[in-house]
Amino acid sequence: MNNANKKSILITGANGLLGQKLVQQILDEGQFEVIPTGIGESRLPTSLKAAKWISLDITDRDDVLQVFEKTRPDFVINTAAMTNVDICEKEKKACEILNIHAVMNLIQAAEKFNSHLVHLSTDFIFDGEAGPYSENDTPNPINYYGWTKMKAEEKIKASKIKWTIIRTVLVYGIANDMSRSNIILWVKESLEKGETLQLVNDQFRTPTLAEDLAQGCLLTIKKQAEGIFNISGKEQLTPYDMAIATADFFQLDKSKIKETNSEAFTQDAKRPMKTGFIIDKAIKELDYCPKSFMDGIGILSKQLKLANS
Ligand SMILES: NC(=O)C1=CN([C@@H]2O[C@H](COP(=O)(O)OP(=O)(O)OC[C@H]3O[C@@H](n4cnc5c(N)ncnc54)[C@H](OP(=O)(O)O)[C@@H]3O)[C@@H](O)[C@H]2O)C=CC1
Ligand SMILES: Cc1cn([C@H]2C[C@H](O)[C@@H](COP(=O)(O)OP(=O)(O)O[C@H]3O[C@@H](C)C(=O)[C@@H](O)[C@H]3O)O2)c(=O)[nH]c1=O
Repeated sequence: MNNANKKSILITGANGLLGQKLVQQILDEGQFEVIPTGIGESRLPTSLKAAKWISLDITDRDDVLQVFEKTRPDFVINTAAMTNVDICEKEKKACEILNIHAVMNLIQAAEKFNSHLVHLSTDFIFDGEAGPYSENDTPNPINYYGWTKMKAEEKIKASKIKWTIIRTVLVYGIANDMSRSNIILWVKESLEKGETLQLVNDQFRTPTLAEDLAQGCLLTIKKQAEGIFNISGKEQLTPYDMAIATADFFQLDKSKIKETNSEAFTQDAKRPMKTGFIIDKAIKELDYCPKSFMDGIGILSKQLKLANS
Protein backbone atom coordinates (compact mmCIF):
# COMPACT_ATOMS: atom_id res chain seq x y z
CA MET A 1 0.00 0.00 0.00
CA ASN A 2 1.47 3.39 -0.98
CA ASN A 3 -1.05 6.16 -0.59
CA ALA A 4 -2.72 6.37 2.82
CA ASN A 5 -5.94 4.79 1.70
CA LYS A 6 -5.39 3.62 -1.90
CA LYS A 7 -3.96 0.30 -3.07
CA SER A 8 -1.50 0.63 -5.96
CA ILE A 9 -1.45 -0.99 -9.41
CA LEU A 10 1.79 -1.12 -11.41
CA ILE A 11 1.23 -1.49 -15.17
CA THR A 12 4.01 -2.97 -17.31
CA GLY A 13 4.12 -1.99 -21.00
CA ALA A 14 1.94 1.04 -20.21
CA ASN A 15 2.70 2.67 -23.60
CA GLY A 16 0.82 -0.18 -25.26
CA LEU A 17 -2.82 -0.34 -26.36
CA LEU A 18 -4.08 -2.13 -23.23
CA GLY A 19 -1.61 -0.28 -20.99
CA GLN A 20 -2.90 3.14 -22.00
CA LYS A 21 -6.53 2.10 -21.50
CA LEU A 22 -5.70 0.79 -18.02
CA VAL A 23 -3.98 4.04 -17.00
CA GLN A 24 -6.98 6.00 -18.34
CA GLN A 25 -9.56 3.93 -16.44
CA ILE A 26 -7.62 3.79 -13.18
CA LEU A 27 -7.18 7.60 -13.21
CA ASP A 28 -10.84 8.13 -14.17
CA GLU A 29 -12.14 5.84 -11.42
CA GLY A 30 -9.77 7.13 -8.70
CA GLN A 31 -10.06 3.97 -6.56
CA PHE A 32 -6.41 2.93 -7.00
CA GLU A 33 -3.03 4.62 -7.37
CA VAL A 34 -1.60 3.81 -10.83
CA ILE A 35 2.12 3.31 -11.50
CA PRO A 36 2.61 3.34 -15.30
CA THR A 37 5.90 1.77 -16.42
CA GLY A 38 7.41 0.82 -19.74
CA ILE A 39 10.47 0.71 -21.92
CA GLY A 40 12.07 4.16 -22.30
CA GLU A 41 10.03 7.36 -22.21
CA SER A 42 6.29 7.67 -21.69
CA ARG A 43 4.13 7.95 -24.81
CA LEU A 44 1.00 8.47 -22.73
CA PRO A 45 -1.17 11.37 -23.92
CA THR A 46 -0.90 14.60 -21.90
CA SER A 47 -4.31 13.83 -20.40
CA LEU A 48 -2.70 10.88 -18.57
CA LYS A 49 0.47 12.65 -17.47
CA ALA A 50 -0.93 12.94 -13.93
CA ALA A 51 0.35 9.43 -13.36
CA LYS A 52 4.10 9.39 -12.59
CA TRP A 53 5.91 7.36 -15.28
CA ILE A 54 8.73 4.98 -14.35
CA SER A 55 10.97 3.50 -17.05
CA LEU A 56 11.05 -0.27 -16.58
CA ASP A 57 12.44 -2.92 -18.90
CA ILE A 58 10.96 -6.13 -17.49
CA THR A 59 13.68 -8.26 -19.14
CA ASP A 60 16.17 -6.60 -16.75
CA ARG A 61 15.87 -8.53 -13.48
CA ASP A 62 17.68 -5.88 -11.39
CA ASP A 63 15.52 -3.12 -12.92
CA VAL A 64 12.38 -5.06 -11.94
CA LEU A 65 13.55 -5.67 -8.36
CA GLN A 66 14.60 -2.02 -7.92
CA VAL A 67 11.26 -0.66 -9.17
CA PHE A 68 9.33 -3.11 -6.97
CA GLU A 69 11.53 -2.16 -4.00
CA LYS A 70 10.75 1.51 -4.62
CA THR A 71 7.01 1.21 -5.35
CA ARG A 72 5.97 -2.00 -3.50
CA PRO A 73 2.86 -2.37 -5.73
CA ASP A 74 -0.18 -4.16 -4.30
CA PHE A 75 -1.08 -5.33 -7.82
CA VAL A 76 0.88 -5.68 -11.07
CA ILE A 77 -0.86 -5.95 -14.44
CA ASN A 78 1.64 -7.41 -16.90
CA THR A 79 0.61 -6.21 -20.36
CA ALA A 80 4.21 -6.13 -21.73
CA ALA A 81 4.94 -8.77 -24.35
CA MET A 82 6.28 -9.30 -27.85
CA THR A 83 2.92 -9.18 -29.59
CA ASN A 84 3.83 -9.23 -33.28
CA VAL A 85 3.11 -12.92 -33.92
CA ASP A 86 5.00 -13.07 -37.21
CA ILE A 87 8.13 -11.44 -35.77
CA CYS A 88 7.94 -13.86 -32.81
CA GLU A 89 8.19 -16.73 -35.31
CA LYS A 90 11.38 -15.25 -36.79
CA GLU A 91 13.00 -13.83 -33.64
CA LYS A 92 12.38 -16.69 -31.20
CA LYS A 93 15.12 -15.75 -28.71
CA ALA A 94 13.82 -12.20 -28.23
CA CYS A 95 10.30 -13.55 -27.95
CA GLU A 96 11.34 -16.11 -25.32
CA ILE A 97 13.20 -13.47 -23.28
CA LEU A 98 10.29 -11.05 -23.17
CA ASN A 99 7.33 -13.44 -23.04
CA ILE A 100 8.82 -16.02 -20.63
CA HIS A 101 12.03 -14.92 -18.84
CA ALA A 102 10.70 -11.43 -18.07
CA VAL A 103 7.60 -12.99 -16.52
CA MET A 104 9.90 -14.98 -14.23
CA ASN A 105 11.46 -11.65 -13.15
CA LEU A 106 7.99 -10.38 -12.26
CA ILE A 107 7.14 -13.59 -10.37
CA GLN A 108 10.35 -13.25 -8.31
CA ALA A 109 9.62 -9.60 -7.48
CA ALA A 110 5.94 -10.30 -6.75
CA GLU A 111 7.01 -13.05 -4.35
CA LYS A 112 9.53 -10.77 -2.60
CA PHE A 113 7.11 -7.83 -2.21
CA ASN A 114 3.87 -9.79 -1.89
CA SER A 115 2.30 -8.27 -5.03
CA HIS A 116 -0.69 -9.89 -6.76
CA LEU A 117 0.23 -10.54 -10.42
CA VAL A 118 -2.47 -10.11 -13.09
CA HIS A 119 -0.98 -11.50 -16.33
CA LEU A 120 -2.28 -11.14 -19.87
CA SER A 121 -2.48 -14.29 -22.01
CA THR A 122 -4.04 -15.24 -25.32
CA ASP A 123 -6.26 -17.53 -27.42
CA PHE A 124 -3.11 -18.43 -29.33
CA ILE A 125 -2.20 -20.95 -26.60
CA PHE A 126 -4.83 -23.14 -28.32
CA ASP A 127 -4.60 -24.99 -31.64
CA GLY A 128 -7.88 -23.61 -32.98
CA GLU A 129 -9.39 -27.06 -33.64
CA ALA A 130 -12.33 -26.63 -31.27
CA GLY A 131 -13.01 -23.00 -30.37
CA PRO A 132 -14.56 -21.10 -28.76
CA TYR A 133 -12.63 -22.13 -25.61
CA SER A 134 -13.44 -22.17 -21.91
CA GLU A 135 -10.94 -21.62 -19.06
CA ASN A 136 -10.61 -25.40 -18.54
CA ASP A 137 -9.58 -26.35 -22.10
CA THR A 138 -6.11 -27.80 -22.75
CA PRO A 139 -3.55 -25.51 -24.46
CA ASN A 140 -1.83 -26.74 -27.62
CA PRO A 141 -0.14 -23.77 -29.36
CA ILE A 142 0.68 -23.89 -33.10
CA ASN A 143 2.99 -20.86 -33.28
CA TYR A 144 5.96 -19.70 -31.23
CA TYR A 145 4.21 -16.66 -29.77
CA GLY A 146 1.44 -18.93 -28.46
CA TRP A 147 4.00 -21.39 -27.10
CA THR A 148 5.80 -18.64 -25.13
CA LYS A 149 2.52 -17.38 -23.67
CA MET A 150 1.60 -20.95 -22.62
CA LYS A 151 5.02 -21.40 -20.93
CA ALA A 152 4.57 -18.11 -19.06
CA GLU A 153 1.21 -19.33 -17.77
CA GLU A 154 2.89 -22.55 -16.55
CA LYS A 155 5.56 -20.57 -14.63
CA ILE A 156 2.86 -18.45 -12.98
CA LYS A 157 0.66 -21.44 -12.05
CA ALA A 158 3.70 -23.19 -10.51
CA SER A 159 4.62 -20.12 -8.42
CA LYS A 160 3.67 -19.31 -4.84
CA ILE A 161 2.39 -15.79 -5.59
CA LYS A 162 -1.22 -14.57 -5.79
CA TRP A 163 -2.02 -14.63 -9.51
CA THR A 164 -4.77 -14.02 -12.06
CA ILE A 165 -4.38 -14.96 -15.73
CA ILE A 166 -6.55 -13.02 -18.17
CA ARG A 167 -6.86 -14.59 -21.62
CA THR A 168 -8.04 -12.37 -24.46
CA VAL A 169 -8.23 -12.33 -28.27
CA LEU A 170 -7.83 -9.95 -31.22
CA VAL A 171 -7.84 -6.67 -29.28
CA TYR A 172 -8.89 -3.56 -31.20
CA GLY A 173 -8.83 0.12 -30.32
CA ILE A 174 -6.86 3.32 -30.66
CA ALA A 175 -4.18 4.71 -28.33
CA ASN A 176 -1.55 7.43 -28.47
CA ASP A 177 1.53 6.77 -30.65
CA MET A 178 0.87 3.04 -31.02
CA SER A 179 3.71 0.58 -31.68
CA ARG A 180 1.43 -1.84 -33.55
CA SER A 181 -1.90 -1.64 -35.39
CA ASN A 182 -4.98 -3.84 -35.08
CA ILE A 183 -7.50 -5.26 -37.53
CA ILE A 184 -10.12 -2.49 -37.44
CA LEU A 185 -7.48 0.23 -37.87
CA TRP A 186 -5.52 -1.45 -40.66
CA VAL A 187 -8.70 -2.38 -42.57
CA LYS A 188 -10.02 1.20 -42.27
CA GLU A 189 -6.68 2.82 -43.20
CA SER A 190 -6.08 0.44 -46.15
CA LEU A 191 -9.56 1.03 -47.60
CA GLU A 192 -9.16 4.80 -47.17
CA LYS A 193 -5.97 4.50 -49.27
CA GLY A 194 -7.89 2.54 -51.92
CA GLU A 195 -5.87 -0.64 -51.32
CA THR A 196 -7.28 -4.11 -52.01
CA LEU A 197 -7.38 -6.47 -49.01
CA GLN A 198 -7.57 -10.26 -48.74
CA LEU A 199 -9.53 -11.34 -45.64
CA VAL A 200 -9.92 -14.96 -44.55
CA ASN A 201 -13.41 -16.36 -43.99
CA ASP A 202 -12.36 -19.56 -42.17
CA GLN A 203 -10.68 -18.24 -39.01
CA PHE A 204 -12.97 -17.43 -36.08
CA ARG A 205 -12.30 -14.96 -33.23
CA THR A 206 -14.23 -13.09 -30.52
CA PRO A 207 -12.68 -9.63 -31.09
CA THR A 208 -12.16 -7.57 -27.92
CA LEU A 209 -12.51 -3.82 -27.47
CA ALA A 210 -9.40 -2.58 -25.58
CA GLU A 211 -11.60 -0.65 -23.11
CA ASP A 212 -13.56 -3.83 -22.26
CA LEU A 213 -10.29 -5.73 -21.70
CA ALA A 214 -9.02 -3.01 -19.36
CA GLN A 215 -12.30 -3.08 -17.45
CA GLY A 216 -12.07 -6.87 -17.19
CA CYS A 217 -8.56 -6.58 -15.69
CA LEU A 218 -9.76 -4.04 -13.11
CA LEU A 219 -12.81 -6.14 -12.21
CA THR A 220 -10.53 -9.06 -11.25
CA ILE A 221 -8.55 -6.68 -8.98
CA LYS A 222 -11.67 -5.14 -7.42
CA LYS A 223 -13.04 -8.62 -6.68
CA GLN A 224 -9.57 -9.99 -5.77
CA ALA A 225 -10.43 -12.82 -8.16
CA GLU A 226 -7.66 -15.40 -8.61
CA GLY A 227 -7.26 -18.04 -11.32
CA ILE A 228 -7.96 -17.91 -15.07
CA PHE A 229 -10.57 -15.64 -16.70
CA ASN A 230 -11.51 -15.30 -20.37
CA ILE A 231 -12.08 -11.62 -21.11
CA SER A 232 -13.12 -10.93 -24.71
CA GLY A 233 -15.98 -9.82 -26.91
CA LYS A 234 -19.06 -12.01 -27.05
CA GLU A 235 -19.59 -12.37 -30.80
CA GLN A 236 -17.65 -14.91 -32.85
CA LEU A 237 -16.66 -13.37 -36.20
CA THR A 238 -14.28 -14.12 -39.08
CA PRO A 239 -11.73 -11.51 -40.18
CA TYR A 240 -13.78 -11.17 -43.38
CA ASP A 241 -16.92 -10.39 -41.30
CA MET A 242 -14.93 -7.81 -39.29
CA ALA A 243 -13.61 -6.11 -42.42
CA ILE A 244 -17.08 -5.89 -44.01
CA ALA A 245 -18.54 -4.48 -40.76
CA THR A 246 -15.71 -1.92 -40.62
CA ALA A 247 -16.29 -0.88 -44.26
CA ASP A 248 -20.06 -0.57 -43.63
CA PHE A 249 -19.56 1.50 -40.48
CA PHE A 250 -17.10 3.94 -42.06
CA GLN A 251 -18.92 3.85 -45.44
CA LEU A 252 -15.84 2.64 -47.32
CA ASP A 253 -15.60 0.65 -50.58
CA LYS A 254 -16.43 -2.99 -49.76
CA SER A 255 -15.49 -4.14 -53.26
CA LYS A 256 -11.81 -3.78 -52.23
CA ILE A 257 -12.29 -6.55 -49.64
CA LYS A 258 -11.56 -9.90 -51.33
CA GLU A 259 -12.81 -12.98 -49.48
CA THR A 260 -10.19 -15.72 -49.21
CA ASN A 261 -9.24 -18.68 -46.98
CA SER A 262 -6.25 -19.81 -44.90
CA GLU A 263 -5.08 -22.12 -47.67
CA ALA A 264 -4.60 -19.21 -50.06
CA PHE A 265 -3.72 -16.49 -47.52
CA THR A 266 -0.73 -17.39 -45.34
CA GLN A 267 1.35 -15.41 -42.83
CA ASP A 268 4.84 -16.20 -41.45
CA ALA A 269 3.28 -17.72 -38.33
CA LYS A 270 0.36 -20.14 -38.58
CA ARG A 271 -2.89 -18.82 -37.09
CA PRO A 272 -5.23 -21.17 -35.17
CA MET A 273 -8.43 -21.54 -37.18
CA LYS A 274 -11.28 -21.49 -34.68
CA THR A 275 -10.62 -19.72 -31.38
CA GLY A 276 -12.55 -17.11 -29.45
CA PHE A 277 -13.60 -17.48 -25.84
CA ILE A 278 -16.61 -18.53 -23.79
CA ILE A 279 -16.90 -15.67 -21.29
CA ASP A 280 -19.68 -17.00 -19.00
CA LYS A 281 -17.31 -17.26 -15.99
CA ALA A 282 -16.29 -13.56 -16.23
CA ILE A 283 -19.91 -12.49 -16.74
CA LYS A 284 -21.06 -14.50 -13.71
CA GLU A 285 -18.16 -13.96 -11.28
CA LEU A 286 -16.96 -10.48 -12.28
CA ASP A 287 -20.13 -8.89 -13.70
CA TYR A 288 -18.07 -8.41 -16.89
CA CYS A 289 -20.21 -6.88 -19.64
CA PRO A 290 -18.50 -6.35 -23.02
CA LYS A 291 -19.77 -4.01 -25.75
CA SER A 292 -21.15 -5.45 -28.99
CA PHE A 293 -18.72 -5.43 -31.93
CA MET A 294 -20.63 -2.62 -33.66
CA ASP A 295 -20.77 -0.54 -30.46
CA GLY A 296 -17.02 -1.15 -30.10
CA ILE A 297 -16.37 0.20 -33.58
CA GLY A 298 -18.58 3.18 -32.67
CA ILE A 299 -16.45 3.96 -29.62
CA LEU A 300 -13.27 3.67 -31.70
CA SER A 301 -14.79 5.94 -34.36
CA LYS A 302 -15.57 8.66 -31.78
CA GLN A 303 -11.98 8.46 -30.47
CA LEU A 304 -10.60 8.71 -34.02
CA LYS A 305 -12.71 11.82 -34.66
CA LEU A 306 -11.49 13.36 -31.39
CA ALA A 307 -7.87 12.50 -32.21
CA ASN A 308 -8.18 14.09 -35.68
CA SER A 309 -10.08 17.21 -34.52
N1 LIG B 1 -3.37 -7.24 -29.02
C1 LIG B 1 -4.01 -8.40 -29.08
O1 LIG B 1 -4.73 -8.69 -30.03
C2 LIG B 1 -3.87 -9.38 -27.97
C3 LIG B 1 -2.99 -9.15 -26.91
N2 LIG B 1 -2.87 -10.09 -25.92
C4 LIG B 1 -1.93 -9.85 -24.82
O2 LIG B 1 -2.32 -8.64 -24.15
C5 LIG B 1 -1.17 -7.92 -23.72
C6 LIG B 1 -1.27 -6.48 -24.18
O3 LIG B 1 -1.40 -6.47 -25.57
P1 LIG B 1 -1.31 -5.05 -26.35
O4 LIG B 1 -1.63 -3.93 -25.43
O5 LIG B 1 -2.08 -5.21 -27.61
O6 LIG B 1 0.24 -5.02 -26.68
P2 LIG B 1 1.13 -3.81 -27.24
O7 LIG B 1 2.10 -4.42 -28.19
O8 LIG B 1 0.26 -2.68 -27.66
O9 LIG B 1 1.89 -3.36 -25.91
C7 LIG B 1 2.93 -4.11 -25.37
C8 LIG B 1 3.84 -3.11 -24.69
O10 LIG B 1 4.94 -3.80 -24.10
C9 LIG B 1 6.05 -2.92 -24.22
N3 LIG B 1 7.30 -3.62 -24.04
C10 LIG B 1 8.04 -4.27 -24.99
N4 LIG B 1 9.17 -4.76 -24.44
C11 LIG B 1 9.15 -4.41 -23.13
C12 LIG B 1 10.04 -4.60 -22.05
N5 LIG B 1 11.19 -5.27 -22.19
N6 LIG B 1 9.71 -4.08 -20.83
C13 LIG B 1 8.56 -3.40 -20.67
N7 LIG B 1 7.66 -3.18 -21.66
C14 LIG B 1 7.96 -3.69 -22.87
C15 LIG B 1 5.92 -2.31 -25.61
O11 LIG B 1 6.70 -1.14 -25.66
P3 LIG B 1 6.82 -0.29 -27.02
O12 LIG B 1 5.46 0.33 -27.21
O13 LIG B 1 7.87 0.72 -26.74
O14 LIG B 1 7.15 -1.29 -28.11
C16 LIG B 1 4.42 -2.06 -25.65
O15 LIG B 1 4.08 -0.77 -25.20
C17 LIG B 1 0.03 -8.70 -24.23
O16 LIG B 1 0.56 -9.48 -23.16
C18 LIG B 1 -0.53 -9.63 -25.31
O17 LIG B 1 0.20 -10.85 -25.39
C19 LIG B 1 -3.57 -11.27 -25.93
C20 LIG B 1 -4.43 -11.53 -26.96
C21 LIG B 1 -4.68 -10.59 -28.03
C1 LIG C 1 -2.97 -9.07 -42.18
C2 LIG C 1 -4.18 -9.93 -42.47
C3 LIG C 1 -4.72 -10.72 -41.48
N1 LIG C 1 -5.82 -11.47 -41.76
C4 LIG C 1 -6.44 -12.27 -40.69
C5 LIG C 1 -5.51 -13.22 -39.96
C6 LIG C 1 -5.98 -13.14 -38.51
O1 LIG C 1 -6.95 -14.14 -38.23
C7 LIG C 1 -6.63 -11.77 -38.38
C8 LIG C 1 -5.74 -10.79 -37.63
O2 LIG C 1 -4.48 -10.85 -38.24
P1 LIG C 1 -3.30 -9.91 -37.68
O3 LIG C 1 -2.04 -10.42 -38.26
O4 LIG C 1 -3.69 -8.50 -37.84
O5 LIG C 1 -3.38 -10.17 -36.09
P2 LIG C 1 -2.83 -11.42 -35.30
O6 LIG C 1 -1.34 -11.36 -35.21
O7 LIG C 1 -3.43 -12.68 -35.78
O8 LIG C 1 -3.43 -11.03 -33.86
C9 LIG C 1 -3.02 -11.77 -32.76
O9 LIG C 1 -2.27 -10.92 -31.94
C10 LIG C 1 -1.74 -11.61 -30.80
C11 LIG C 1 -1.00 -10.61 -29.92
C12 LIG C 1 -2.76 -12.37 -30.04
O10 LIG C 1 -2.58 -12.66 -28.87
C13 LIG C 1 -3.90 -13.01 -30.79
O11 LIG C 1 -5.06 -13.10 -29.96
C14 LIG C 1 -4.28 -12.23 -32.03
O12 LIG C 1 -5.00 -11.07 -31.67
O13 LIG C 1 -6.86 -11.30 -39.71
C15 LIG C 1 -6.40 -11.49 -43.03
O14 LIG C 1 -7.39 -12.19 -43.26
N2 LIG C 1 -5.86 -10.70 -44.00
C16 LIG C 1 -4.76 -9.92 -43.78
O15 LIG C 1 -4.30 -9.22 -44.72
